[in-house]
Amino acid sequence: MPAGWPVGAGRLVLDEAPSTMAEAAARAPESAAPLWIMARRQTAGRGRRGRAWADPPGNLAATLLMPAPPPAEAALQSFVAALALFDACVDCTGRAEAFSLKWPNDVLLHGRKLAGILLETLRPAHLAVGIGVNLRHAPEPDTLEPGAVAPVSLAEGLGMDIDAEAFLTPLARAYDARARVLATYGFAPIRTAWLDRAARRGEAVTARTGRDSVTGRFETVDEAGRLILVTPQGRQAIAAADIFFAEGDAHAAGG
Ligand SMILES: O=C(O)CCCC[C@@H]1SC[C@@H]2NC(=O)N[C@@H]21
Repeated sequence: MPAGWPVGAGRLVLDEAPSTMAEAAARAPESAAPLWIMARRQTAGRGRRGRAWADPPGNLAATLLMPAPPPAEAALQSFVAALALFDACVDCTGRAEAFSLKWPNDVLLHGRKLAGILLETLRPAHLAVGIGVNLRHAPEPDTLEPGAVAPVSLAEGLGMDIDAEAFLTPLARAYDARARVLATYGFAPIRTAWLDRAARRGEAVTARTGRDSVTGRFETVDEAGRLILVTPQGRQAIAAADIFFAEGDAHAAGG
């Protein structure tokens, strides 16, 4: 059973930071309890796999710094974060049907990328869960990797203007609730909830890991959080990769 989850994380809101991930790393030695660090503006935001993350004013940039769970549970926080983000989006917009999840932890709005999550282990004993949400602005498509899911902002996709600090409140609440489920019942209910919100289940997707790529039918996510693809060579379990959809597709939320 995973370790317990403390009630209520602290909150720190900065006007500007290079990156809330760097801010979390600097504050980790003196942080014994979970702490949300939000920056109204990041000047050097970073995404997964060393990519830059553009963060113009009005978007959410926040990192949850927490004492590190055991290694096997750290990766599962990625699903907790994705579900919490989904919950916060629904809480703020009332539009559950508009959102879906893309493995491992992107949130899609009408099939386009609204939000991303970056997990970093901070040695010796912390985990940083960074969350970026395109509330007001989406990056220009030509700044993205070829084949990446097209970006969208909440303002563009739903015509809603949600303040970043106002978004952080339901996000922190939802994270607490989902983390408590993981701590109490393990990964099974988190996995089920994640799969219920998954985009493109049953469809062909391509998983790229560095220079390798595997295309197969997205069957499920296993009990360790790995993506299961059915390929002509058989089932393959993928622990870490970027996922690409068939070109030109932008599906709404799917089951
Ligand atoms: O590549 C991704 O999809 C993950 C993006 C994560 C961006 C967030 S914004 C808050 C935190 N600070 C960073 O520098 N990155 C994460």
